[in-house]
Amino acid sequence: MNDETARAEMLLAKERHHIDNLDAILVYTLAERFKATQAVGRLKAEHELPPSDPAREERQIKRLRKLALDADLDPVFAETFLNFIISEVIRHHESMKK
Ligand SMILES: C=C(O[C@@H]1C=C(C(=O)O)C=C[C@H]1O)C(=O)O
Repeated sequence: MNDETARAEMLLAKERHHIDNLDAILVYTLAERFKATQAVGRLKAEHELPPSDPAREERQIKRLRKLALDADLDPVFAETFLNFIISEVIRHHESMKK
C-alpha cells in the first residue's frame, strides 16, 4: 500500500466513524419520536380521536421542506421520509384504537 492509499484508508475510516455516530443519532432520535407519538396515540385512543390528522401533516410537510432546503437536503427526499414515518405512526394509532 502506498502513502496515498494509506491516507485514503485513514480518511475513509474517519468518515465512516462519523457516519456511524450519525446513524446512532438517527436511531435514538427516531426512538424518541416514536415514544412521543405513542403518547399521542394513547390520548387519541382514550378520547376516541381519529388516528390521522391530515391538516397537521400538511403543516409538518411544509415546515420540513423548508428546513430541508435550509439544510441543503433534497426536500422531496425529506417529504418522502417524513411520510414514511407518519404512515407507520398512523398504523400504530389504528392498532391502539379500542
Ligand atoms: C402524532 C400524530 O398522529 C399522526 C402522526 C403524525 C406524525 O407522526 O407526526 C402527525 C399527524 C397524525 O396524522 C398527531 O396527530 O400529532
